[in-house]
Amino acid sequence: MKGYQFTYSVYRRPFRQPLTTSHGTWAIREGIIIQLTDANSRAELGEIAPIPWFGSESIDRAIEWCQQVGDNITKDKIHLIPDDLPACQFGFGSALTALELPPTSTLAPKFDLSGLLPTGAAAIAQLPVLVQRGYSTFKWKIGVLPIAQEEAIWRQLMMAVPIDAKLRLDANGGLTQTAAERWLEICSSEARIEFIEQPLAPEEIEIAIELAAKYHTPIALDESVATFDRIQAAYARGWRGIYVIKPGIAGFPWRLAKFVTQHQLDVVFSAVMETKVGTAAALRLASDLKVTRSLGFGVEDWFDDDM
Ligand SMILES: O=C(O)CCC(=O)c1ccccc1C(=O)O
Ligand SMILES: [Mg+2]
Repeated sequence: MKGYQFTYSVYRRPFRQPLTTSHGTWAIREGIIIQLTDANSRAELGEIAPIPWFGSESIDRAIEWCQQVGDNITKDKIHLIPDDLPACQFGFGSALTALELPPTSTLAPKFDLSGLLPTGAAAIAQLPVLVQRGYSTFKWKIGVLPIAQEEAIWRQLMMAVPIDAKLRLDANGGLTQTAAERWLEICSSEARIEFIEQPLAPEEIEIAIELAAKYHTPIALDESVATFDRIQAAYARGWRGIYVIKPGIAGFPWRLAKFVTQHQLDVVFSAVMETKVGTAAALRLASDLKVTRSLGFGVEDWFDDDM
């Protein structure tokens, strides 16, 4: 069986402003757009957009994988992409899924998006801009500046968050347990805080479970559940709170969909800062899974271009 014709192209896309998290600063998104073409000349795209500091493969390993594929790939070979290449599993998997479905209708379903605010005090000026554009859920990074400074900015931000809107606080694993408890405490009187995301280090799931039981403010795990094996492990360890899922690095879309449905996980979908190609595949999955929480794909003004 000849399978599908395969081509790929590597892209480099600078952020308008680098994305700062407690992991550090990220200036350029590098990824791969792949194309699979079937025997009827139908072509579908897929995107490989790794985040190695989240537990996916590196861009170099993804490029190596694409190089060794050659000009053709079978469905079987796609299903055999190893678990240590989760962004490749998603890219090839979503292109394959698209080829197996009837050609997509052009009417795009309407999604409720969460707008990603710039890190630090710059969020204060950007929040009203996003409110103006119709956003009613926002995400702001914490665990980057000293806590007293962040708390002061947070209080200013809360003055600009509309009463019926929501704010997500994403620590990217950068808080000590003391700081995490401080944030959970100060947020507990604030109904507009949707959740605190990944307060502690990725492996500290048992502590996250304890904190979730102790505080009113919900906790979401992100780095702890970044790849499919970690989602399974967190579930097995007893995590029943919110799962932030970045489909772009969560492996084969069909396997993810099955697990989320089977265990009725409470999920938030989240961007890996991919282009329109990966975004479209992630949103298709969100729509199939009937995800109700705002999708963390409100990131369009993080780039100058319109990819
Ligand atoms: O989830 C969102 O709302 C936006 C995406 C986002 O925050 C993000 C983007 C790239 C890498 C890490 C993260 C993160 O959630 O930690
Ligand atoms: Mg996060």
